[in-house]
Formats: sequence, structure tokens, C-alpha cells
Amino acid sequence: MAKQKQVDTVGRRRSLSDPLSAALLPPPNETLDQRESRLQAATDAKRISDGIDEMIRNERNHRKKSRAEVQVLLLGQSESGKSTCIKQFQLLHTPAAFHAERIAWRAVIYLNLVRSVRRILDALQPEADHLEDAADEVDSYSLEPASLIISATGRPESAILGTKVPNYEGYRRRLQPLMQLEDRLIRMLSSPEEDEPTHFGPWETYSPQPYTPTHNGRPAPTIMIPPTRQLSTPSPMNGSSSGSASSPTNSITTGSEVAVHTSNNWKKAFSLGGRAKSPKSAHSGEIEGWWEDPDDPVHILHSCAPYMQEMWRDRNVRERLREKRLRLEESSGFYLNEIPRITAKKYIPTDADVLKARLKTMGVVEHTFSISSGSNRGVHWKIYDVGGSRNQRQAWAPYFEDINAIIFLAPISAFDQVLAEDTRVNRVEDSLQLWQAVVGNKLLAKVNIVLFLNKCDLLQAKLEAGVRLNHHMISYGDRPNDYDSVSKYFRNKFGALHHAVTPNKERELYIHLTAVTDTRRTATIISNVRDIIIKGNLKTMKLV
Ligand SMILES: Nc1nc2c(ncn2[C@@H]2O[C@H](COP(=O)(O)OP(=O)(O)OP(=O)(O)O)[C@@H](O)[C@H]2O)c(=O)[nH]1
Ligand SMILES: [Mg+2]
Repeated sequence: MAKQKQVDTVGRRRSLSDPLSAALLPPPNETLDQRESRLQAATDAKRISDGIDEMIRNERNHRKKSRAEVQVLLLGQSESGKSTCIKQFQLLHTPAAFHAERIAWRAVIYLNLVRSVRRILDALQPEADHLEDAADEVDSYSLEPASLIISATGRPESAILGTKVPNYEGYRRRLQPLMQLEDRLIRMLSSPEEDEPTHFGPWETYSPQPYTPTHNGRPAPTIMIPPTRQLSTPSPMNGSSSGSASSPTNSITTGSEVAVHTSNNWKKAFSLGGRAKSPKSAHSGEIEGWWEDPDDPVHILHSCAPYMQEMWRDRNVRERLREKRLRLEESSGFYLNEIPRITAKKYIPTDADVLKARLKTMGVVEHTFSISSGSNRGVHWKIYDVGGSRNQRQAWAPYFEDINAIIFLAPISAFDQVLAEDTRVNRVEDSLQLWQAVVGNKLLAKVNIVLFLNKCDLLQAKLEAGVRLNHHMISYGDRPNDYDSVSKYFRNKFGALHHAVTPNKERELYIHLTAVTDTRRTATIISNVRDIIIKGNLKTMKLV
């Protein structure tokens, strides 16, 4: 006790030398009441001070978080290049992971190749002509958009008579194993976990079980492989920002489309045939040979390769395709010019092969990247890749609230093509309508927008091949049909539409002419876009 007293006295003596401490000391003759109210006041003051500290801390964290995380939504119609754009982000920011996954794309690339073969065989089929006669201007045997070309001048006479392909029956017979392989590839991508897939029957009739997965309260993503004949019902986007996200799986069970859920991890399908040995690491070259597995699809492809090659080189076949205006070279997932390489037993997809591979997205797939160097170091990017076909667009709205930027892709080479989901609608018209709905949306008024006028490589090739824009867009008039004039026209058209309908007149619009399959060009554009988005994001938050 005496000791305690002594300590107090020492403490008091020391405090008296400090004027602030002295002022804070209780008065020497403090009563019990006074002491109680003094302590109460001190507690209240501390509570208020702690509250302020907490607020400051939260604000700082919030700022830090907003600075460090950027959410981007990729929008655009089906086949506009959104998923390809994501692959370029991966190639740029997570190259090791991208390379490690290249092998998984083997199944998709095989499927794309086999599908091209099927499209040729369907086009050569003599009875296809009867079907076509009923379908006015549009080729009915194939409803995939990239092959649908509407001509203002109508179908040439020879297309109705049809060039005979004497070897048709021979091709059909010798390539029959590929048609069975197509079924198998689809099944393996749909259920990669199955070692020995059970037989589902013809793929046209295969319809997965209804399944409504969710991810963070939003519909879970699905990957779709479009069938040769896609018969979906159009459901026009009304531009409204409201509306709930319906399950992307609704459309899986309708029509004849085949779907693969990403939760199934379709990338496992590289080990096709069940017992196939997987590559330990495609990147390091340490590969166990799947080609030693007699069940691997490569063997069927390899043995059919000479016939595929012969058919693709057959002048009569080319003439028949030309008559039917089936320009496979421009279509998605085109590998017919590289049959020997793709069907080689030890084939490993290159980066370019993966970028060309076509796998339709359904629902919304989230990708995250952290930038580890440069001025945007430490920024965490969340990029959402959505399904672009009409029956997928209602799943976009739930993502509008939290995002900082939109990259909108419009494939301007598609001016002579129609939508797969509604063959009455020109694809560029659809892109313009969609663009108007997005840039005019009030919920997105503060969101930064970057427009990619995509597939410029195809646009250039098409114009050089003599396809005229004014045959498909009358408003183009008699302006020159060259790449510079046409791309400028589209740039102005999309720009003017944004200007007319945007709810935010101060929003700057950035437009790029792109070919997102071109890695070098796209890498530069992506880094520009990253800077624009970060700058715009900070501006929106009034931090700069
Ligand atoms: N030549 C060329 N092909 C492209 C370009 N962009 C995309 N493609 C190809 O077009 C096809 C469709 O691209 P995706 O990225 O799958 O299209 P998407 O917008 O994701 O389509 P959905 O998933 O159906 O919404 C793929 O085979 C791509 O390789 C381009 O600029 N030029
Ligand atoms: Mg996609």
C-alpha cells in the first residue's frame, strides 16, 4: 500500500513537469460526484473518438479497395469475340496457365474441324437443294451465322441447278467415322468426368437433365457447343436494365443445343477415351503419349485426314460451296487449311489455334487477373465474359450494378450475315440495337465504355473480295467500298449513336478497330484500355 502511494506521488511529481498532463489531472479536491462525471465524460469522448477513427479506417479501406479492384463486363452479340478477348487477357497476364491449358483445347479444335467437314457434306448433299428452295434467300442447311450470307442480288442460277460432285458418296462414306466422332467429342466435353461414356444416341436428340446451378447468387456459367442446325427462339433485348437473371440452363433443354457446364470442368476432356494418359505438362514438354491410346480421337482424325484433305481440295466441292455462298474460311473454328498439322498424332494446339477455337458461352463466366508490374501494379481485375446470343442477354443485367467498365464488341465484318437465333436480323443491325440499349442505359451512366469494332481482318478480306457494304446497308450509299472508308463509317455510326442516347454527356467513348485473334495488336490495345479504365475509374470516384 505504502509502495502504491509512493508510486502515485512519483507519477504526480513527474506529470507536473508536463503542462498538458498537468491540465488533464483531476482537481486536487475532486468530490466523488465530480470524479464520476469526469470519468463519464472521458468515456463518451473516447467512444466518439473511436467512432471517428473507425470511420476513417473504413473510408481508407474502401478507397484502397476501389483503387485495387476493377470490374469489367464484356458485352456483345454471340460470336463477337468476347471469349477470344478473355483468352488474350489470359495470354498477357497469366501466360503459364494459358499454355498449360492449351492441350485441353484439343477436343474443341477437333470438334470444330469435324463440324466443318459435316457442313461441307451437308452442302454437297443433292437433296439439300429441295430444302433450300423453300428458304428464300437464306441457306437453310446451315443456320450458323458465320456461314449465312444474304445477297441482295439473290441466289445465282447455278446454285439452284447445283454443281455435281461426283465423289460425294465416296466422301460421305469415307468420312462417316468423323460423324460418329463428333457425337463422342460432344459427349466427352459435356461429361468429361465419365471415363467410359454411356451412349446417348444421336447428339441432335441429346438433352441434358434440367439443372439450375448458381454462383454467388448469380446464375452459374455454362459453355455451349452450337449444333449444326441451331433452332432457338428469338427473344429481343428490350434495353431495360431491370429483369431478373434467369437460369442459363433453361435454354439448354430446349431445342437441340448441347451444353457443357463449366462446373463439369470441360477442360478435362483432353483425356478423351478415358484411359488416355494425360500430358503431365504440355508446357515443359513432359508429355505422356495420348497417341499411344488406341481410343484417343486422334486416330480417327489421322486416318480420315487424307480424305478430308482430298475433299477440301476438290474443285467441284469448292465450286459447290461458292454457289451456296458458304464461306467456311470466314467462319469460326476454321482449320481446314491445316488438316495434316491438326490431325497429326502428337498435335499440341498453338496459341493461335486456341484463339481460333470456337466454344459458345452460356451464362456469365468470371475471370480474375492481378497485374504484377507497370503503372497498374497490384490492381485486381475481375472480368466477366457473358453469353451473347439473344436468349442469354437477360443474364447480363444483374452484373450492371457493380461494374466499373464495359468493353463492348461489335463484329463489323458481319454486315452481310444474319443472327443464328433470328435469320431475319442482320448481325450489324443487331449490334447497333444492342449498343444503343447499353449506352443509353441509365444504370450504366457512370460506367466507362470502350468499343471494339472487331473482326477488322475479316472485314478487310471481305471488302477486298468484292463484297459490297451498300448491298446490305443502304445508308452507306455510293461511298468507296474500301477498308478505310467502311471502318470510318462504322466508327462514326457507333459514335453518333452513343452521343445521341447516352445519359452522361461527359462520358468519353474510346473506339478501337480490333482483330482480337491477333495477339500482338490486341496486347497493345489491352494495355491502353487498362490505363483508360483505371483513369476513368479514378475520375468517377473523384480521386484524381
Ligand atoms: N478472324 C477473326 N476471328 C475472330 C475475331 N474475334 C473472334 N474471332 C473468332 O470468332 C469466333 C467467336 O468468338 P468468341 O470469342 O467465341 O465469341 P463470343 O462473343 O464469346 O460468343 P458467345 O460466347 O456466343 O457470346 C471464334 O472462333 C474466334 O476465334 C477476329 O477479330 N478475327
Ligand atoms: Mg463466348
